[in-house]
Amino acid sequence: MTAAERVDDQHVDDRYLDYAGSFNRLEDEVCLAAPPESAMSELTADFSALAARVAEHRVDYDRRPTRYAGMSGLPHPILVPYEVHEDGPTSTSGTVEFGLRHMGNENVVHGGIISMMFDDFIGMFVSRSLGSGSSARTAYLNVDYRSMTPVGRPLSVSAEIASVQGRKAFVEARICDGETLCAEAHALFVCPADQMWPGVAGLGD
Ligand SMILES: CCCCCCCCCCCCCCCC(=O)SCCNC(=O)CCNC(=O)[C@H](O)C(C)(C)COP(=O)(O)OP(=O)(O)OC[C@H]1O[C@@H](n2cnc3c(N)ncnc32)[C@H](O)[C@@H]1OP(=O)(O)O
Repeated sequence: MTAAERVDDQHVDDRYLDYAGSFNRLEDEVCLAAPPESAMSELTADFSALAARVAEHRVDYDRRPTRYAGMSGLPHPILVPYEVHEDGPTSTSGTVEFGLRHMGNENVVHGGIISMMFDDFIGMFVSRSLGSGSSARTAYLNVDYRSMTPVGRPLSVSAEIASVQGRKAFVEARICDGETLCAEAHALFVCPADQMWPGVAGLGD
């Protein structure tokens, strides 16, 4: 199941994905380019004009496609797109491809971006798995960086719920490049006190 198939929302359609994807392309190119002074002035004016045009379409929080797209791994200005291939009650797996805009050192992903990817991927998985509509909050997210994570090629990403104790869900996740472990995360997500996980059989305490 792709992320696009999971989104059943009027605010995210193919045209929106093209729009956000083309913005990602612009971000990649900005990260790679060193325009000469003359071109830079022109591009600055173009970017300002573009921002003003987009600003004409501002909407309230609930109607913003970025809210739904980002939370589902789809193209988003900041978050990292991914696809979920297997999605069960206690585990999930898929692929993620970091773009050139996510680069820290040459051709490898910035560590903070990896943490952000884990937060988004795990948070959505926990919310899907343990409570429809409940928003899982990250209490802690510990990331161990085991080897450099490459940009520009598909990597595997997976997570599983290790245990659920009341409002607490302990989750483990990893990103691998083939057989190579790039990074792993140990996280605690907490369900807000005024909600309760609907729960998963066999996982609760
Ligand atoms: C199609 C689209 C649909 C969308 C549909 C919506 C879905 C929605 C998707 C969400 C996708 C989000 C993806 C990113 C997720 C974020 O990024 S969330 C943003 C980042 N996180 C935050 O801002 C959280 C800020 N912190 C807090 O709000 C509060 O501290 C917390 C974490 C909710 C906990 O506060 P609390 O509810 O008052 O709970 P509290 O009593 O303090 O602690 C509860 C238990 O957790 C333990 N605990 C709490 N914090 C810690 C800690 N840091 N370390 C260890 N233990 C801790 C406590 O010791 C306690 O344990 P017990 O005594 O019960 O054994």
